Amino acid sequence: EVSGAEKKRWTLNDFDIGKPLGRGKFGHVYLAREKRSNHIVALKVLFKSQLQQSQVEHQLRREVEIQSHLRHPNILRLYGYFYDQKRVYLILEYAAKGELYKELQKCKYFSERRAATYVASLARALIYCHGKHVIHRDIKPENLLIGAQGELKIADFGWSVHTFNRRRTMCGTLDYLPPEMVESVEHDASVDIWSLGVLCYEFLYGVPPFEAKEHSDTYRRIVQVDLKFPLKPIVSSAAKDLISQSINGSHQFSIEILKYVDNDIRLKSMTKPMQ
Ligand SMILES: COCCOc1ccc2cc1OCC(=O)N(C)CCCNCc1c[nH]c3ncnc(c13)N2
Repeated sequence: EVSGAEKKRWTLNDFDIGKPLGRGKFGHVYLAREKRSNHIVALKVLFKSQLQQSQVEHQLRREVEIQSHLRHPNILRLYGYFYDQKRVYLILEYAAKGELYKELQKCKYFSERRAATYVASLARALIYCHGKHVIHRDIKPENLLIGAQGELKIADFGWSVHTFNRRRTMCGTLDYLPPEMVESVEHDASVDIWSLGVLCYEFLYGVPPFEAKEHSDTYRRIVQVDLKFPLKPIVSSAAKDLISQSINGSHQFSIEILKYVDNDIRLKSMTKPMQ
């Protein structure tokens, strides 16, 4: 267990480096094993030159500060970090089943049960974060990973902030941002609630709700909250209500989700024995 080791100064020699797990904007992620404990971790390597070029060092420092203090089963653990001449290394929990968006691409869209399970996990993680005055602001499939038991893990808190020092910075893709973000006015934890509704829609339909060819069209659809439900695949009215409530800014959203999930699972269990 590497958790008690925050005080310890890690170096690259403490790890055996394994296969690459993928490439992000600022660096690669590798499978790695801490030699003394044999603990398997993910090691994210970021190049200082690229961080300086994009002036994101302060953002990374905030990310490390925030994520290292969060302890939740649906939030990827950040055990510690170290750096050398050229690179910064993040020591992270390993999510054995990889990136959720690859899973979504593979099966086009998720069943209601699977979508409900993921969205409920996200809601619990967000309730936990908001309880600590942390908003993520960048909840999208690329930032979601799947653990060995199929559980969802939020990674990449690059855009998270403590709500008392809100920033008017713009994030990555517009698809998941609510009106107040695309208009870059002050915002609060409800941005994550909006993104949760957008994600729930994408889990069930395989595309985000305001997708459009041009950025300007996506922008307009978000600001006008131009929410339409396709006829296919068939989605329950409970799920559509949940999505509309989240996107129309109901703060009851997380409680709605947990009710929806519980009665969805109860319904299913009444119709057929649990497999
Ligand atoms: C500033 O950075 C903050 C931390 O961001 C990340 C932490 C951990 C990550 C990915 C992170 O950011 C996104 C990113 O780099 N990619 C999209 C490329 C690699 C995809 N990972 C694939 C992967 C598979 N099993 C994993 N177990 C743990 N972490 C993983 C992965 N990736």
